[in-house]
Amino acid sequence: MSMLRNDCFALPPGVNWTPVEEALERLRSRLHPVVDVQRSVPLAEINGRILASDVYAPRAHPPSDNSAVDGYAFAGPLTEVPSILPLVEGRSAAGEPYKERVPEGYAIRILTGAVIPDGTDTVVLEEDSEITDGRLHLNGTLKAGANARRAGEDIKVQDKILTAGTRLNPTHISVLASVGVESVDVYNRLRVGVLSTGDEVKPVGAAVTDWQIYDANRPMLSALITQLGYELVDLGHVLDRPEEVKAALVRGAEECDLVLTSGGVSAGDEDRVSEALKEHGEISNWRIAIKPGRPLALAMYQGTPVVGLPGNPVAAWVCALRFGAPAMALLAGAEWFEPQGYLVPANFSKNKKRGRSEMLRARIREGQVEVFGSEGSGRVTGLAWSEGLVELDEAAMQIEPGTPVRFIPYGSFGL
Ligand SMILES: Nc1nc2c(c(=O)[nH]1)N[C@H]1C(S)=C(S)[C@@H](COP(=O)(O)OP(=O)(O)OC[C@H]3O[C@@H](n4cnc5c(N)ncnc54)[C@H](O)[C@@H]3O)O[C@H]1N2
Ligand code: MOO
Repeated sequence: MSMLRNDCFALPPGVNWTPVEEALERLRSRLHPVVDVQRSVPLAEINGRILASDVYAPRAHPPSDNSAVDGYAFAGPLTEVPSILPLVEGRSAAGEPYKERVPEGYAIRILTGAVIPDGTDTVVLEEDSEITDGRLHLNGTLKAGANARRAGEDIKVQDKILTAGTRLNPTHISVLASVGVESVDVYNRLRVGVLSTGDEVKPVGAAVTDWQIYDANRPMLSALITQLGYELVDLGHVLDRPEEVKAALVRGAEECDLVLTSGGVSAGDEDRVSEALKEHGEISNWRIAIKPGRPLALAMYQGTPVVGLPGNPVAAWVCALRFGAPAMALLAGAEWFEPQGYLVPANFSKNKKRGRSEMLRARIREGQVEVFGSEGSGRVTGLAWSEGLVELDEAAMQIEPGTPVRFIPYGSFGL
């Protein structure tokens, strides 16, 4: 495990308006894995974890030539039609191979998954053949090797089957199990702290008056962290008081690999998060050319990176996905990722100005992208309605129904 530099988020002098691509590139070049490796973790415990070492196959897959179908095996090719082959006694079944050699010109009963017996290499489907008087009648030609799966055709011994940095899912676990790998090295889970700030904010369940709002961000971000496979450290909610914000950040720096805060990062009088970060850490207030989510604070606080997300829930969500998710992946030992998007025709019109990227809450219906009716950054209903985001780049754009736009499903962010 190695430390991040204290000034790793500093902007070059004079820079105050950062394009999205540049902000992402800066995160990418300045972050690296900060978690330790856990050796030999059994398959039952690795789903969602990040692989720390490349894995090589100790065995081939499949381990021997075997049949892909139920039918009859013989030495191919079969060029003469019709043809008749006598059958040997016995059969080759999965788990019960035929041990002897099949004589030239003979066929043998074989079942799916069974080892192809010596003396044969080709299998005819049961449905394409007929048995009369104990002999196999064939009416079609077959290439040598038809319906047979070759030993090692999928994986050869010592092939690299998985690369360090892969976030393991059930499909990877199937590959490991297929070649008999019992355990692998994974990174410890990244510990991510989530902190809400704001005098108007109250945790769900608390008594509220008209001027107070429930804390929507902390439960949302907490769920995001666990769904991404990280360990959640709930840092609670604090008022806009310097000593409260400081105490929470100190705890965050002690217990977490990264802290996500929400609120208190714009330019207002009560923006205590920026203030606390400035006083006791190295902060860089990034004004990113993105809507929503313009104010984003990135700081190193007593050696721990802090991402100060904007308070508006939509902006907090968009920034947590667009900047937070790849940054967390990198810190956690995974590869940096650029969320994959798809060009899909729009079913809406929009006149977008030049100079800022926009991320709209979106979903696909009947092959077209629709966007939520309001772009308001406090409209949480639009978050729940959406299934992904449309990303419009900084260039100006006139979007009409049918214009291809880039739709990024939430799955592309690792959800
Ligand atoms: N003069 C400027 N004012 C603002 C700017 C700016 O650049 N200059 N940026 C605007 C943008 S864009 C956003 S986004 C917000 C971000 O401000 P903060 O991060 O300081 O957030 P707050 O002011 O604390 O809160 C904004 C908004 O979100 C609500 N909020 C906060 N926390 C939560 C929570 N946990 N759950 C639900 N809602 C929350 C809060 O009540 C406010 O309504 O600044 C703009 N202003
Ligand atoms: O980040 Mo603000 O939510 O762009 O409006």
